Amino acid sequence: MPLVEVSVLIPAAGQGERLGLGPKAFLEVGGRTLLEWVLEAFQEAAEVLVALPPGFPPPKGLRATFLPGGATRQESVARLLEAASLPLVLVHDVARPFVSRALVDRVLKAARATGAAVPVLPVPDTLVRPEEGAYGEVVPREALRLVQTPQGFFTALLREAHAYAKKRGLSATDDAQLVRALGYPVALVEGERTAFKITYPEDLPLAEALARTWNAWHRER
Ligand SMILES: Nc1ccn([C@@H]2O[C@H](COP(=O)(O)OP(=O)(O)OP(=O)(O)O)[C@@H](O)[C@H]2O)c(=O)n1
Ligand SMILES: C[C@](O)(CO)[C@H](O)COP(=O)(O)O
Repeated sequence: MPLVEVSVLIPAAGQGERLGLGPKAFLEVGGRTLLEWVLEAFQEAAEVLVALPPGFPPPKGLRATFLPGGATRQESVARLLEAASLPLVLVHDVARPFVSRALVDRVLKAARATGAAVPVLPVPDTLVRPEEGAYGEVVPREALRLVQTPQGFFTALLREAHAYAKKRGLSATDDAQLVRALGYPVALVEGERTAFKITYPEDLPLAEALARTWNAWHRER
């Protein structure tokens, strides 16, 4: 599906504290920064806007518009949204470098049809609520999903959701929460395990291994 009329918003202003290697936008995996991986995935988009950690100069030679991010992901996305000029937005974490075209197409198709769509995955492990540090109540995992990016929205709807959240002092870890808080339904599409978020040091060897085979594997699908 062509990425026409779509502004791709990349919140990339995080400090990467859990990883401990500086801002993840500039972290190299498979010889390329995470920002380069993500920009390649969205290279056909008409407009790409990236929020960088304040004080970091825009990297040279990359096709995107760079803006200073905010103190939280939500603030960084709000700044990008202000600058978006097209009727649909895809919001994608720079920390998720392996985003396939099939995943982007699924999200975009559902977002075009409904106004708001996000990719989710079933939970593969048993889930438990610890009780004083010991094994506690098991939470039924069948009813739960892991939420990924890219998340797709009508631009006007996501702007309204961010304005609503700001007015009420709501904070959220993703954009779909804000749209739902506004009272608008968010469609779910199938996510991809490979679109995992690089968060902890032990995610790096997995990312390096995937980087080695990504292009070939991706083409075969
Ligand atoms: N002020 C912030 C914080 C986060 N992000 C972005 O939001 C995404 C998801 O955040 P996360 O994986 O938590 O990245 P960090 O905030 O960098 O990680 P940490 O929480 O460990 O510091 C990342 O692409 C990150 O760059 C952002 O644009 N602005
Ligand atoms: C947006 C997100 O990746 C969806 O799973 C996630 O909420 C980001 O959370 P983080 O704590 O900012 O990494």
